[in-house]
Amino acid sequence: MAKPANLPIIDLSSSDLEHSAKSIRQACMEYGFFYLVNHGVGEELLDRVFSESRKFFALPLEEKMKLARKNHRGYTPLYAENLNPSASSRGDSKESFYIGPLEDDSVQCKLNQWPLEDGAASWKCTMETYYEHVLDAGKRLISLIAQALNVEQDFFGKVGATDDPNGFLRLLHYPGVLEVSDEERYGASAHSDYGMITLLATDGVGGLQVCREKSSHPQIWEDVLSLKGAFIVNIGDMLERWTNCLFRSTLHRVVPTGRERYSLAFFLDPNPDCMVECLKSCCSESSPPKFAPIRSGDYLKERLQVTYSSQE
Ligand SMILES: O=C(O)CCC(=O)C(=O)O
Ligand SMILES: [Fe+2]
Repeated sequence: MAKPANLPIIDLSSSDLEHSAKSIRQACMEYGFFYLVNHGVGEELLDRVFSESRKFFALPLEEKMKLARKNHRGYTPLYAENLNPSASSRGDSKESFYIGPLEDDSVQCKLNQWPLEDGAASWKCTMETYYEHVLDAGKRLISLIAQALNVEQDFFGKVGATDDPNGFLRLLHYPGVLEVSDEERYGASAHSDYGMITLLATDGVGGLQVCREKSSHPQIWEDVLSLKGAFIVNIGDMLERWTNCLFRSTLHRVVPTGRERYSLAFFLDPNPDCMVECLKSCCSESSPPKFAPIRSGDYLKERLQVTYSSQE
């Protein structure tokens, strides 16, 4: 067991916005990870999402493969994804299911894939309800993050990041017993997230670890304990880039604990057409912009291609 990470707790419902913004700034500079409480997503809804997620992953593989990942939506089987391709050619021991922006489900373009068996209507409805709730919490958090960066609260709306954002809900299942006996295999190998922020809910089973200093040798990993009712939030690479590395996109991984584990990751990423350009409030003469402006969609496409290059 690693030492537990002492992550800060941010209260999304606090009326003292100035205090919250200050705490977020500190949390994002020091850890890139924090707990988010009073976020408005009900426990009962979360329980239902976990229960529906379990039902889906319990289906036979051939049923799940009918919804195999297309357009970054649908099912990815065990060992198909490698988040750290430079370190190992082995895939991670997790299976997952991606749900993309719900507007895509309009008559013109139906990109999301949904199960078709009995109970599918309530499954879809539960996932859509959760998607909307977690997106709402994420958008409220983004306004606070803007305040923490000394820009207007609606900055990320104005630059086109959070109007029609690229939000992806990912249901994750880590089996307790590995089919392939291999000590080096991770549930999720070491990675940082690619986008803006991630809001993670877990079923309480441990395994998530963070490494605060990417370049330290040897790397020091700390356990992220679950905090009942709280989301675990982390900063992604695009926000690190936006803030000229003032905010950290922290390396994390999931180690096998011998126990089965379910989690729900919501990746809140900017609209693909949004330009990500180092914020003036994060640059100075002694700290000039480290990155050229980039279209969010182009950046993400490049990163995802590397992760999934062995299959497509
Ligand atoms: O399941 C978890 O706890 C973390 C998942 C994760 O880091 C990811 O999907 O990017
Ligand atoms: Fe991650």
